[in-house]
Amino acid sequence: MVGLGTTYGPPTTTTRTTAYDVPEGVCVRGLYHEDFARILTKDALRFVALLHRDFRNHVRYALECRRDAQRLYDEGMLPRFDPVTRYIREGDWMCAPVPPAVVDRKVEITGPVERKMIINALNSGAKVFMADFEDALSPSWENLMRGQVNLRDAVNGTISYHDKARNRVYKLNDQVARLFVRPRGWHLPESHILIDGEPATGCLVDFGLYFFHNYAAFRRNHGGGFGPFFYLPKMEHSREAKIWNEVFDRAEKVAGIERGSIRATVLIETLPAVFQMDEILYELRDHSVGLNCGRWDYIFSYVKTFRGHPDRLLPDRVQVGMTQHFMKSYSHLLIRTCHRRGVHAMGGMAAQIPVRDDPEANEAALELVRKDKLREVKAGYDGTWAAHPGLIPACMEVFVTNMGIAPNQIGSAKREDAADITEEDLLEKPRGARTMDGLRLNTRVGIQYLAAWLTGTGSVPLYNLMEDAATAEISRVQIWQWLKYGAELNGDGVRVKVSADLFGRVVEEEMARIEREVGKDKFRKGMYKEASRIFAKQCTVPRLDDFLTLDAYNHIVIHHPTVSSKL
Ligand SMILES: CC(=O)SCCNC(=O)CCNC(=O)[C@H](O)C(C)(C)COP(=O)(O)OP(=O)(O)OC[C@H]1O[C@@H](n2cnc3c(N)ncnc32)[C@H](O)[C@@H]1OP(=O)(O)O
Ligand SMILES: O=CC(=O)O
Ligand SMILES: [Mg+2]
Repeated sequence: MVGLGTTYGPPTTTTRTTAYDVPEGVCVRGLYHEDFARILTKDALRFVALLHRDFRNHVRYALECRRDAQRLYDEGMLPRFDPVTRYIREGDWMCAPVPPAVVDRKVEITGPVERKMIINALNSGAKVFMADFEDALSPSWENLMRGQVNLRDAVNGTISYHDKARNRVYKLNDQVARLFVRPRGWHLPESHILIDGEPATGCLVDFGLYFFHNYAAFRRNHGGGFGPFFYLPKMEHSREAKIWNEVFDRAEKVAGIERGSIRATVLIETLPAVFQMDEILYELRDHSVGLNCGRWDYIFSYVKTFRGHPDRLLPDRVQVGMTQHFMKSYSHLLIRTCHRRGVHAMGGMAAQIPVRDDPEANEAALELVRKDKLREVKAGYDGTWAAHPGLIPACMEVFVTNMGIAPNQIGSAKREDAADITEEDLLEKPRGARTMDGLRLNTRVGIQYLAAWLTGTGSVPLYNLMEDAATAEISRVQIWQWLKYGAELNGDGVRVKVSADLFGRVVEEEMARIEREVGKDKFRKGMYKEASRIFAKQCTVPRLDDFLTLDAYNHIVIHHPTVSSKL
């Protein structure tokens, strides 16, 4: 058996270019720390470089295809099912059987790869914990590397945390949730690691380092011989799933483990991907454990895909829920697609979180979460997401009450009725009103989220809701869309067109409100002014930026001086 700790491929000559011991052609420009050096070993970096070199052209091509497709949508074309792959949609194939370790996924908690949160999440009573390098994490070098250290310790069962302020030590319980890891999307570079002079592909760094250090212990201690397990975000087409499948094949081969050991759940969270669900499962059929309904990015993607369609303006963000026809259709078709192929259909995240010090508001939030989960379990989902440990008992109760002792509904909720869902259903225009309050809330939330992200926090509580990169994206693109097309705000009795002048005034007033709310001291020390500049620019550019985090990433890259490598 070839172990990952051994050298593979052609022999290389070492060039010591940084304090990290790197293989040929690799340069690490992130801060040196001895803990990080135990992750960024020469063999681990060689594995990441192998993946990057093998797949960089595939990734480039896939991203170019995204741009080509967007050009067509900008010209008026609508996303649709691909006639060429009809044979896949109509074929009788199945995904590989679900590994026993993850047949029951009734409630999954998610959270950034922060040390204390990892322990809390694993101990939370949820069936699964999705450790997030994506929507919930600001991808600073330190967050990413500490995240890798934390996950290695979690998989080894040695993770602990001492909260000095409370003098409390956190350790793992005997029973813990199954660990899934969500790497970044294909579009994000990792600028602190250069491979042959170019930034490494962010998700291959996340995947590669985690897989390299953990595959053996994970399979032994957690996966019952399978694993590691992943969540894959923000894909737009099955060709992107094909790349992941090949990455998994490559990793399994290098590690000398059976094909199909690695398993992944794909988030269907872009509008183009809803027309590719069968195709995505088909590409990953030997590595799949289902699809997840990533509702927040999906709403963001609806706006982005239709950025050239003034007839498809969104109402206020709070009105775009799962009961809108296009959301309901997507959600039901996802269940049918997964169950037809023998895998889990996973529900999404309700935005409510527990409200401290206000029992009435807390009960109201819990009730909204229960309602959302009830809708999901009755629709046929096999499990759902929770953003906070305090929500798990309520979510679990709804799923257990409605599913009984069955671990999932794969065989019992076929949803054949959803076979009739059409392209028109999936694209139906959202209904609702646009209001000045909606514009103000988007502005306030977008700026505060970005201020947190720039200072290293990727998920925050704002106005008693969870905000992360996906929800903040909705705020950004909605303002952009309303400004671009001079949308009329008329839902609160005031008829006013959104213009640059109006938005400028709103930004000023909402900044003053943020300062009042957070206090002068926090406001001065935080990055609210930078965030407001970046956010306002992104909302007013003539051509919509693809991702909020792509532009903002440049503000958190910190290169450390090194002797440049001989490439
Ligand atoms: C659209 C999507 O992609 S959704 C998936 C990505 N988003 C996420 O994963 C969000 C995850 N959730 C969170 O980050 C947090 O719950 C927030 C930011 C929403 C709220 O955070 P806070 O207000 O700080 O939480 P709060 O103060 O109530 O936390 C109480 C305790 O619960 C813990 N906790 C809160 N959320 C989580 C979580 N998701 N996982 C593990 N522990 C958690 C805290 O660590 C804290 O522990 P302690 O009492 O031992 O100190
Ligand atoms: O990642 C989940 C989403 O809703 O976006
Ligand atoms: Mg998402």
